[in-house]
Amino acid sequence: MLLKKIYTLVFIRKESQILLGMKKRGFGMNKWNGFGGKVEPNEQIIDAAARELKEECCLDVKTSNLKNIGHLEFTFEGDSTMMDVRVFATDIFEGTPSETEEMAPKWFKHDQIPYDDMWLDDRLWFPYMLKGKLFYGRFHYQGFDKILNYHIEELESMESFYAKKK
Ligand SMILES: CNc1ncnc2c1ncn2[C@@H]1O[C@H](COP(=O)(O)OP(=O)(O)OP(=O)(O)O)[C@@H](O)[C@H]1O
Repeated sequence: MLLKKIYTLVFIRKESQILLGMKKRGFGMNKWNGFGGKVEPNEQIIDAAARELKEECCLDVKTSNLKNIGHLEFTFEGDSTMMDVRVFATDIFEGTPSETEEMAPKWFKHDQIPYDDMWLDDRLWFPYMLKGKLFYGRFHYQGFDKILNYHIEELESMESFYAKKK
């Protein structure tokens, strides 16, 4: 039986740029990624998304401006936990990205995404996000540097995806 743990992942967009953060500690250390983390007990997923964004790069977003654009599932060989990641994006935010103890933020142009210093799965699903498509992806890893198998698909709507999932 897989134990599911819910995570958030938030991308801030500005014109043709996207904000990524260099993770300074913990899971995914030394990789660029969006901002996010675990959803706390009794916390709404969307509230966790806004909280983690604020904690990790000091930006404020209204939850009503966060759009759910994708769903990712990660499993790791020999580990019975599935990471269930809700991906959000917005171009409406307040503040200036600032470095925190967890993340160092930086804007990237769409054709300069630093895939070599990111999770291997990112280069497979970022193109959907950058084109403004909704997506579902699942990835089974061996260790952290090898994907044994994966599946990605474009979605029509997140609502119908979650309705079918139930
Ligand atoms: C395996 N391939 C992956 N590809 C892309 N993104 C991935 C990922 N695996 C995890 N992620 C994201 O990485 C963050 C980890 O969060 P993580 O630091 O563990 O959470 P949180 O801040 O709550 O932790 P602590 O407070 O340090 O315990 C979180 O956004 C999650 O969605």
